[in-house]
Amino acid sequence: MENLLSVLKIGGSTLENLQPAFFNSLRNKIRNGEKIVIVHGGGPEINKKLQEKGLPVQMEDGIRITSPDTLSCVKEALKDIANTKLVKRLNKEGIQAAGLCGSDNTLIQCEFLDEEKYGCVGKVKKVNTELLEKILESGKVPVIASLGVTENGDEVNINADTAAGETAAALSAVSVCFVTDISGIQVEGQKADRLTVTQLKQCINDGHIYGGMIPKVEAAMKCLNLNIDEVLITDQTLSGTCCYKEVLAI
Ligand SMILES: Nc1ncnc2c1ncn2[C@@H]1O[C@H](COP(=O)(O)OP(=O)(O)O)[C@@H](O)[C@H]1O
Ligand SMILES: CC(=O)N[C@@H](CCC(=O)OP(=O)(O)O)C(=O)O
Repeated sequence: MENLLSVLKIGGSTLENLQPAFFNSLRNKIRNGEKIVIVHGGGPEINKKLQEKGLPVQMEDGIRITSPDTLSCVKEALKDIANTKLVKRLNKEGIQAAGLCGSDNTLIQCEFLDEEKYGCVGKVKKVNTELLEKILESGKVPVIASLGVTENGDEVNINADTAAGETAAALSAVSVCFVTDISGIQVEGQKADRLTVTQLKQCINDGHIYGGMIPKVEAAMKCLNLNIDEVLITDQTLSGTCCYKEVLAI
């Protein structure tokens, strides 16, 4: 049977503002036999928690520098708040969802990305696809908070775009879609409908793509290199920028 499995990443920028039409699209996809795994972020919620506790917000190319105190805020914001709210909303919208945290049940196994530079931030080594497949088989949508765990049992923070890309790669998804607060990738003030990997690299190099868009595009390029056909960076209309691998003329 054809593997109609998609990974959908929902950014923290968008979680608080999810529209009925978006859930309608999701319901239609599921009705048409598509299996969906959701990975979500929660950057603004984390920043709010840090502010409440008087801790600094430190980002480097879209990756949070994560001290142990910061990690406690990340856990509260992603696991206890964002994941719980999203699962409730999906269920209310008639989509059966199962809330998961990447650091539980060794769902997302990591090593430290660069402990000296980023602190408690994970680089994904393996995703426990068996657990996700069991949940999918039961007809539910797994909804994953982007944390991970190291071999020694240390919890780590993972950028949610990276976690989504790695999850899509591990599940051999046919498509991955990054849902964010902007209509697509902007180049010189205009939304690009389609961009090749070469153009994406160029846009990062010349500064057209910066901040939180960098991990999305890097995850997108990794997925394309692993032959995931469809990578979309979009707002809730799901009609944003399609990223693709140029086909070499023979
Ligand atoms: N070229 C670009 N096109 C569109 N957005 C960009 C670009 N470069 C940087 N960005 C920024 O990336 C943001 C989306 O990333 P982020 O705030 O991390 O969202 P999310 O929480 O959805 O992951 C946009 O709102 C925009 O400010
Ligand atoms: C290591 C790292 O950067 N982790 C991210 C996890 C949340 C996230 O990615 O949220 P968005 O999708 O809203 O950006 C962070 O701490 O912000």
